Amino acid sequence: MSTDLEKLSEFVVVANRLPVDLETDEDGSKNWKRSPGGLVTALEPILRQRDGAWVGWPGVADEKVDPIVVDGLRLFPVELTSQDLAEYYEGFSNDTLWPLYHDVLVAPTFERSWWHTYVAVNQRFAEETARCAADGATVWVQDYQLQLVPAMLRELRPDLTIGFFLHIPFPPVELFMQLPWRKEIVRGMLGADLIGFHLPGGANNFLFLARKLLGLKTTTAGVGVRSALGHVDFDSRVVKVGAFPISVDSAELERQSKSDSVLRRARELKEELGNPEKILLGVDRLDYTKGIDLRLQALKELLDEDRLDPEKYTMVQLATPSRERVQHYIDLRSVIEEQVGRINGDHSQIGRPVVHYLYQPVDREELIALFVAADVMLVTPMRDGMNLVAKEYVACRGDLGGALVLSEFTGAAMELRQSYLVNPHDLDGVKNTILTAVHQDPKEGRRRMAALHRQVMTHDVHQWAESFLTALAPPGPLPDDQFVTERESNFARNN
Ligand SMILES: Nc1ncnc2c1ncn2[C@@H]1O[C@H](COP(=O)(O)OP(=O)(O)O)[C@@H](O)[C@H]1O
Ligand SMILES: O=P(O)(O)OC[C@H]1O[C@H](O[C@H]2O[C@H](CO)[C@@H](O)[C@H](O)[C@H]2O)[C@H](O)[C@@H](O)[C@@H]1O
Repeated sequence: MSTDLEKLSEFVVVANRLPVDLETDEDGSKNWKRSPGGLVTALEPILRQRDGAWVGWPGVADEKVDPIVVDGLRLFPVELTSQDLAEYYEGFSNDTLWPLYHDVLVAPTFERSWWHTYVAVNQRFAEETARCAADGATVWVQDYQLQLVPAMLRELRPDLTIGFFLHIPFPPVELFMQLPWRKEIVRGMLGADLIGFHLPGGANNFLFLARKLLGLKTTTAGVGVRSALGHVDFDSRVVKVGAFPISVDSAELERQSKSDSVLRRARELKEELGNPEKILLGVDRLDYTKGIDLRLQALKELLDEDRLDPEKYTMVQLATPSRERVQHYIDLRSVIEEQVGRINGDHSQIGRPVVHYLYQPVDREELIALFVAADVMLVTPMRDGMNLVAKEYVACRGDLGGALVLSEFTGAAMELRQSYLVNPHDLDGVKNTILTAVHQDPKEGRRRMAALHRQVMTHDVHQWAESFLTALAPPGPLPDDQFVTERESNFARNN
């Protein structure tokens, strides 16, 4: 181990995935490649800034990887066996918690053996973190895959300051109560000193649950955005609860979007697409929460009804492969590919498909060029914790061009109020809004984009991390009378 890796870390990020995945190329050589998803996009610049360590899974099963420095980042890999992958990651994380927390868009599976593996893997993450954190270090645990880690880590290392952030929605109590292991999960999260959510709604759901499910005393005043924290009295400690909407590295994205190479590539892309009057763009992990099928259905109907001219408009849909062995994802891929095939079969001409569909990640510069080239960005999830794609698009549109169609059911919709907001359950509404965005008056478009751009430039990922970590810093004690039990809270409401 290099001396850099022997040094204990003052700041540790713990997430299911490392920011890079270990991949084996065709010639057998091993390479680290950027891993998918918004969590990694957001946290990588934060870790660089703070010279911290990252504990996570290297993206392949049954591979023991020693601690390593990759591209300047100190990484501490946690091994997952094939069985862990099937039961902890694909099973409990992505076939139980993911659908349960995303409004039960598909039915969650409650499988006892998956739960046991989830517990065991969380323990392994806690142990690896306990090994690499310096005395009194700050540890920031991420997301639904690791909800038990805060309590496990506190048990191993009471000297640490522990933050926990949930990147997906925290569901209303009626849904959460379905979970057979609901008390264990809430107690696991309460091992943290600060529990963060994207939105006040998630934080308030959690406080309500702490009172109702565990009978704990909590504050009852509504949690604000980056302000007015809630508090839970737990195990002789005060656990803080807050809302911190995540964002992107806005200045860096804007800088790249204005570079000569990106501007040149954006022009080339337009030409390669046959110089359509307007380009519509979708960029997502292939996930049933993202509403990719919904937007394709909207496009199909608009074309079938002659409300969109296929000679003038082209859509590009990028879909990053995700959770490819989970059945709902396998099914969704077939649905989407059939939709693309049908639209192109019915409406394209030779050499000019209406929908250009790529089932693969593209590199960062190509993605930014696509954002710059796209006239209408379609972000239509049925439910999404935040959705960084929407914010990336806006950050790249310092030219004030383009239009953002955004689902009300994303976390981003709370801040990006000047976008063309849609209810993804209302297909006619989505179709009409797409047409409005396609035909927007350029002056109105610039007005909207200026407001959106200002919002994203002034609320970036650095501010997100800063506000969370400032709130995590040790507090003074709270006066006792601010805490109430669920019984006292009901009594106060009814009198
Ligand atoms: N096909 C793709 N190629 C490259 N990057 C992608 C692709 N699809 C998504 N991304 C990136 O992955 C991240 C997705 O984050 P987000 O929208 O928050 O959703 P999630 O984390 O649920 O996937 C963004 O940074 C986005 O740019
Ligand atoms: O690791 P995967 O299973 O491949 O999934 C990728 C990530 O998806 C989820 O992202 C969430 O975090 C984003 C940033 O906060 C947020 O914008 C988005 O709405 C969420 O869906 C997941 O929560 C991450 O843990 C995964 O790494």
